[in-house]
Amino acid sequence: MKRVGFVGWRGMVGSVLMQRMLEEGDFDHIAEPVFFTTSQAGAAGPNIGKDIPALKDARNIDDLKQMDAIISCQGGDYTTEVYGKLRESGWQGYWIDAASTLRMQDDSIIILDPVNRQVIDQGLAKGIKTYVGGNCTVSLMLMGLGGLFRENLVEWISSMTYQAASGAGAQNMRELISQMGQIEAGVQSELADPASAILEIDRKVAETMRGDTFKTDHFGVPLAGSLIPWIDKAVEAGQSKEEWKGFVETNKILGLSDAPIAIDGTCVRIGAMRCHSQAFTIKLKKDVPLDEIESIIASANDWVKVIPNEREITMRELTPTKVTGTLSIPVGRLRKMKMGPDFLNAFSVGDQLLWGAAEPLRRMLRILLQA
Ligand SMILES: NC(=O)C1=CN([C@@H]2O[C@H](COP(=O)(O)OP(=O)(O)OC[C@H]3O[C@@H](n4cnc5c(N)ncnc54)[C@H](OP(=O)(O)O)[C@@H]3O)[C@@H](O)[C@H]2O)C=CC1
Ligand SMILES: N[C@@H](CC(=O)OP(=O)(O)O)C(=O)O
Repeated sequence: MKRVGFVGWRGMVGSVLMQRMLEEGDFDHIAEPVFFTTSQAGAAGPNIGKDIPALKDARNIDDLKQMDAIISCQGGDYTTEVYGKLRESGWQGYWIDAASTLRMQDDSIIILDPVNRQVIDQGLAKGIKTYVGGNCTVSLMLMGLGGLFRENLVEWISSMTYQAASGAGAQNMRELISQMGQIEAGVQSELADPASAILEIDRKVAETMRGDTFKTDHFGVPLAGSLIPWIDKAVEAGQSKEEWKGFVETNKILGLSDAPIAIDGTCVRIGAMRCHSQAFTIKLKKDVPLDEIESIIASANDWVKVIPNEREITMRELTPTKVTGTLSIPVGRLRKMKMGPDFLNAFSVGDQLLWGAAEPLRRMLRILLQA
């Protein structure tokens, strides 16, 4: 592997990827990194500590064809526009993608190597050339609960999500902060007066949020001070597409599509910045003691961390505030439920731009570079 092309490197996911690649010294292993753009061809590329050519046109198939591998964080529209043409041109290189477009194709592998390295290795051995990062919620669930799947303990899972604004894009993150600011600005004088009536503050906040000038261009409705219990478009049987991905992608990642594990729940957007949280009801195949369950979960990978089911540590450690910008995957609230000893409650948090998007791509590239 000599030439690696980067598309979408200056977007939100791409920037996180670049940051992680620099931290891990990945560019030391790439002889010729080449940066592409859909809008700034000819401009200077990013500073990666070595000389690189000027930005190339990300729609130029002849230039893309020169790459041994291409890693794209540009988005699904770009993949739809370019991938087919590139393959039809006879290109045999590796395509690594953050977008969902190619995930469910038969000739692609969904990558999450701490969980499915075996599936990835089998794919490489079979000559598969397309490797796609999973949906953020799915990848974060599997990073947290991978041990239970590894031990074949899961009969089914209901997952209720609390998904951050970043999953909807950079503009949505900005809008969330603007909404928070508008809410505070509307009651500044009342907040400064300790004697003001809380119900009057509450009334004014609701008035601001329902008002015509409340900024909702990107979410369509208020998120700050509220939530949105629907993510992505509708699919069949009343599910949202985000909920549908939980079932199909998890089973594809685990190589279980022929005998799938049922996974379903409600996906909800909340006012966190870039960490998705999830509350799980897990039906185990058998009654396993809680201390064994904790060891199984904690042993699955280097990033998952069991948080004792106690109030103080849970409030400190099991939150988006604690986890944001890190690779840590805390799993807590572990307890048997009233429904019976084979019903497990769990809660997890993870950064959806790291393990949820950029990190599996970075690690796949590293696997290829080391092959
Ligand atoms: N956001 C998320 O949580 C997740 C996203 N993904 C996938 O990754 C794709 C990209 O998402 P995301 O990174 O959020 O997209 P962004 O909108 O942040 O970036 C996408 C592209 O927009 C162009 N762009 C235009 N203006 C700017 C600007 N001011 N700053 C930076 N880039 C700019 C860049 O392309 P150019 O240089 O060519 O102009 C950039 O590569 C998604 O479509 C999705 O498929 C996957 C998992 C999670
Ligand atoms: N849909 C996710 C983010 C995302 O980009 O997912 P996907 O990679 O499956 O399209 C969210 O809104 O939180």
